[in-house]
Amino acid sequence: MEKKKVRIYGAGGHSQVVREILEDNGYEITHTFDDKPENSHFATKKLAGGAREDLSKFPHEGDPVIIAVGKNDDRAEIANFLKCDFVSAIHETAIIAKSATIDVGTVVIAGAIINPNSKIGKHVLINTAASVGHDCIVGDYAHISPKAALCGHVEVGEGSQVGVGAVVIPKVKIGKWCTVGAGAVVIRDVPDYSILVGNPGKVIKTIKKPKI
Ligand SMILES: CC(=O)SCCNC(=O)CCNC(=O)[C@H](O)C(C)(C)COP(=O)(O)OP(=O)(O)OC[C@H]1O[C@@H](n2cnc3c(N)ncnc32)[C@H](O)[C@@H]1OP(=O)(O)O
Repeated sequence: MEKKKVRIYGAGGHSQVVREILEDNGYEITHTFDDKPENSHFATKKLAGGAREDLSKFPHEGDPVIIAVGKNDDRAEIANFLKCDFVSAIHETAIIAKSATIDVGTVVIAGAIINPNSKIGKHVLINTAASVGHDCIVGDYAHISPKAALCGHVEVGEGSQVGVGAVVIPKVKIGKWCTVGAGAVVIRDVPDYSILVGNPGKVIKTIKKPKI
C-alpha cells in the first residue's frame, strides 16, 4: 500500500518529535521547511526554506502539512499564511476518549490523556504525559506542556501555554495568550495575556496581544 505523505513546517527539536510520531503512524515525510534554516536541528535532512521569505513561491498545493513549531504565536502565524491542508499527529500511546474531539493540525505526544467530552482546537500541542480532564476546552494554538494537568471543565484560551507540571483545578478559565509558569497551581480564572506563576498562581506580568 502506498504511504500517506506529509510535509513538516519547522525543523527544530519539537519537529523531531512530530516526525517520529508521523513515521510511526505510517507517513512518509516528503519535505521539511523552516524559516530559519540556520537554527534547524542537527538531525534534520533535506531542509527547504519556509514561506516567510516569499509566500507566493511556497508550494501551497501538494502534500498536507503539519506545523511542528513549539512557539504558539509562530504556529498561529504560519497556520494563517499557509493555504494547505493540515494533518494531525497523535502518538500511539496517547489515550483519547471516544467523545473527545481534536481539530486539524494538532499534535498529541506520548502518554498524553484526553478525557471524555473535551474539545481540543486547531494546531494545539498536548505534550508528553499531559492530562486533559473531562469536559475541557483547549483553544486553537494552545500548548499543554509535559505533565501539566487540567482538571475537569477547565478552559484554556487561544494561544495559551500551561507550563510543565502545572496544575489547573476544576472549572478554571484561562484566557487567551497566557503563560502559566512551570509547576504553577491555578486556582482562579486568569485574564487574557497574563503570565502567572507559583502556588497559588499569581499574575506577575501582562503581555501585549501578539501580532498574528
Ligand atoms: C518539551 C518542552 O520543552 S515543553 C516546554 C515547556 N516550557 C515550560 O513549561 C516553561 C514555562 N515557563 C516558565 O515557567 C517561565 O519561567 C515564565 C514564562 C513563567 C516566566 O518567564 P519570564 O517572563 O522570562 O520571567 P522571569 O524569568 O523574568 O521571572 C520573573 C519572576 O517570576 C519567577 N518565576 C519564573 N518562573 C517561575 C515559575 N515557573 N515558578 C515560580 N516562579 C517563577 C522568577 O523567579 C522571577 O521572580 P523575581 O522577580 O522574584 O526574581
